[in-house]
Amino acid sequence: MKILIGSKNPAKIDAVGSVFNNDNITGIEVPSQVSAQPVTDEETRRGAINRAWRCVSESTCDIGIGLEGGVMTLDGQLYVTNWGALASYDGTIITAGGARIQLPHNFSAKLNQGLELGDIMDEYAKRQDVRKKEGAIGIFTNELISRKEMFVHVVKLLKGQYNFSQK
Ligand SMILES: O=c1[nH]c(=O)c2ncn([C@@H]3O[C@H](COP(=O)(O)OP(=O)(O)OP(=O)(O)O)[C@@H](O)[C@H]3O)c2[nH]1
Repeated sequence: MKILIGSKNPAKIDAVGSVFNNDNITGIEVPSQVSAQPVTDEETRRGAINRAWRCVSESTCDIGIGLEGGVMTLDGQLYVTNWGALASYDGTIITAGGARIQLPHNFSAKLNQGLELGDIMDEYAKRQDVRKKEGAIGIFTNELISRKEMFVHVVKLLKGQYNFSQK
């Protein structure tokens, strides 16, 4: 199958590649049509869906995959959240949510100032491009789980549901 991923972020491309390991995979930049920093589950999920549809509508691929990261708040606690969407040329759309882990309370003020989580993470971890490597989930799990591994789980949930829908 020809699969387009709506991102050039290596953490996302490598995650799709390790699940769809017999397929032709390409990453392209597409607009998520949501904020650069989604701040709810609804917005993050919508960004993933928009990316997946854009991949399918812009090319002759069989499947488009959108993976989106964001933040959300529950009972005053800030979390990093993740969503994935798989769109097929036949009109099928499949979604799945990924892990959420809590973020430090002082991140909310930085986000309110307009900073993106990726920039906050680089400053916090004193590293570069955390978003493309271990991710917030890697930093705050002491690198027990990387952003790629977290997205692998999301992509497996998408692939499994897609296979089920094709039976
Ligand atoms: O260091 C991080 N670790 C994470 O676990 C994480 N999850 C989300 N974000 C940030 O939230 C914004 C939208 O996320 P996002 O997925 O739309 O953009 P991205 O820049 O990571 O990829 P892409 O837009 O190139 O595909 C961006 O500022 C991301 O940096 C994270 N940053």
